[in-house]
Amino acid sequence: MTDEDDAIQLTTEQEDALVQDRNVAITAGAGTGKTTTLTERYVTILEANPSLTPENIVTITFTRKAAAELTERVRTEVYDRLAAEDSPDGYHRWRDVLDELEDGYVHTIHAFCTRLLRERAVEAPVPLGFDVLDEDGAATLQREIVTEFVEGNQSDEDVALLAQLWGRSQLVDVLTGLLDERPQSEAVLERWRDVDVEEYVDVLWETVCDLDADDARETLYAHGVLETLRELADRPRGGRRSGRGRLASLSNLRGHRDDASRVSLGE
Ligand SMILES: Nc1ncnc2c1ncn2[C@@H]1O[C@H](COP(=O)(O)OP(=O)(O)OP(=O)(O)O)[C@@H](O)[C@H]1O
Repeated sequence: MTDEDDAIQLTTEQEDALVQDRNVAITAGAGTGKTTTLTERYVTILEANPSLTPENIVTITFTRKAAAELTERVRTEVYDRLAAEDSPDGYHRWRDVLDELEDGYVHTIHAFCTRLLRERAVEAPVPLGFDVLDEDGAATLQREIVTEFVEGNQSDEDVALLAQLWGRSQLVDVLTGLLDERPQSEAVLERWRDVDVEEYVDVLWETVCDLDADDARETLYAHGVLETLRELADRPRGGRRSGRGRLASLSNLRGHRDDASRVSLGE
């Protein structure tokens, strides 16, 4: 079998993705040829632009494994071109590409940013000996920061209220979780910031509350839970109500919650 027999015949869609004059997004299932297409696109760019080298092409992947795989596939393609090349100029061109491939910018986003900051160490606004946090290190640091915040703000009314409600350690867990999922947390905050209690409760009925809706509604209206919620929500913006008062309201709510669960159990 010859190399030519081995060569992959790209599909029409893959060929379309090699177009050079615009950006292309390829969306396809696992194992359907995305890396193959990206490899071809990479080599086609080099082929069409003799002045470019691998250091002029930035390729970002999600994982280090994907970056290594792509570099290897490009290397194989370049070897094939080198082997098929008759002209000395062409041979030197692909030889140079091969030599520079190791210095190419095929990286994960973390590795790319790290390299950029190191290569621009003088201009970069980071200490020279900086390091990149791995996931575990980042999680530990986030928790430390949240713990420090909670401890440093124990006298804040909101912090005191939540710590009393959940316990300090669970509050740290919750805040760390929110910080970790920041875009979603901010979206939730945005969604609920100015919503009144009735709307919030309605959504709970529909999406969260597992209780029998009629029983729960009866509990809500009969036992003054709504009033308590309203009271909590209506705290004045400037002169805030004392933490103790709000805690008292929440304790009321807890009592009502117990009533509600009794209702749902038919007691
Ligand atoms: N047009 C084609 N004809 C024949 N085989 C192909 C073609 N395109 C890709 N392949 C082969 O299909 C297999 C999967 O291709 P590739 O690794 O590029 O897929 P992928 O979409 O990147 O996969 P993954 O989602 O796992 O990253 C490889 O063995 C590749 O050689």
